[in-house]
Amino acid sequence: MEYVVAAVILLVVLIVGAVGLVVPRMRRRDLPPPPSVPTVPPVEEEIPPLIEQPGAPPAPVVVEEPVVETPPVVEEEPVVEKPVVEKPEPSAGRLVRLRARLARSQSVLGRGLLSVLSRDHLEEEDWEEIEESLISADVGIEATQVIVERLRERVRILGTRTVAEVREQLIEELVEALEPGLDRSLKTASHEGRPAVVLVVGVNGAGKTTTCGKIGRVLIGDGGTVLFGAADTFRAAAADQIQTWGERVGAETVRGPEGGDPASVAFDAVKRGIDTGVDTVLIDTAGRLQNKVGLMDELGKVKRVVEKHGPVDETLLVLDATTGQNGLEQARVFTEVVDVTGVVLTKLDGTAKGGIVIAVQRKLGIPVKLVGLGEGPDDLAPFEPKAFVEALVDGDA
Ligand SMILES: Nc1nc2c(ncn2[C@@H]2O[C@H](COP(=O)(O)OP(=O)(O)OP(=O)(O)O)[C@@H](O)[C@H]2O)c(=O)[nH]1
Repeated sequence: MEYVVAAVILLVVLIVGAVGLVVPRMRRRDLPPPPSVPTVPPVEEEIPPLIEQPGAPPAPVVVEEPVVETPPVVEEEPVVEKPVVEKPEPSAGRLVRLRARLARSQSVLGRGLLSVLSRDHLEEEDWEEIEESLISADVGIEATQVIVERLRERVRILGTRTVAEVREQLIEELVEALEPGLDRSLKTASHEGRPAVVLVVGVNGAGKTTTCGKIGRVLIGDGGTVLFGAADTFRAAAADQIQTWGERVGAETVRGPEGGDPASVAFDAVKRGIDTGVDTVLIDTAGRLQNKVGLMDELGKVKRVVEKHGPVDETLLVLDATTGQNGLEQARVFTEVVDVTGVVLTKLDGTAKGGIVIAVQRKLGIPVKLVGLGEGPDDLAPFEPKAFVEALVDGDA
């Protein structure tokens, strides 16, 4: 019996041992193959030949990776705002461009006169009507009589007239009354090492300071350089005003303390103009003067002091066209005090009395050199008699 038990145990041990050997082998056969480790083929570097051989296989295309450049860090500069300097338009042809501004005078002097003159028969009352039109347009009695007399003579001699002929005759007579031969050029060119000096005078409110600024723009627009002298020290705002005009066109302004000596400002302005080499020094003076003696004292002193640097080249009298014949009386005082070389007639856009140009020249014996036709910075035009009269007679045609 003991032998039987021993034999059974031995048999069991043998069976377990045999099973232990066979099962792992079978399991190994069921498993998926282990992942293969990729093998990197050796890289054969192809170096393209520098010079391609004819018939040789094409060199492999080498695609270059784009080089991404990182932008350099730029440090931002603080933005300093520079004032915008304007370049005014040249003055040539301005009167023609601004002709529509004469609309109020056009209806009286242009359309009014032409309609009477082109009637079939001109009777005495027609001529009276023509006279009235001219006088109400501020041409002045004397000039009106001359113009009417000459027109009557022409009509008498020529007899029949067409509207075109009448228009032509009217234009010729009005131009003649404006003395087209007068020298209207502005003396603003510099001399050897010294700028031209222009004094701007006139009663306050005539548009003196504004005109001074506008003249500066005319000169700069025509290619010159300018310096302003703010010698109207009575009104602080006048100096600010002229300085603003200057800043807009990049021109310097010399100014003094409020209520200071105008002559000293004028002197300093010319000196500064000599030092900086500008072409023209424009001096705005005060008009707020109570009587002729005061005016004479002040303007006389300004002129004397400025002339220590050299003679004044141009003295422009600014007149408000809307003040008509009254303005003319005030203007006369200035002509007695200083040697006025030219008239600037302002605000012609605001009056129906464009004929004042004729009266001013006749009464003062001084040429109108510039006319103001609006409040805009470039609404100042060199005066041309023919273009002016044509604008009046033909309107905005
Ligand atoms: N419509 C019109 N207005 C003008 C013209 N010229 C000047 N003015 C206006 O007239 C006003 C007076 O001008 P200013 O230049 O201040 O006069 P001013 O003579 O210098 O006066 P004071 O400095 O007080 O002596 C302003 O409002 C101008 O804009 C012009 O041709 N036409």
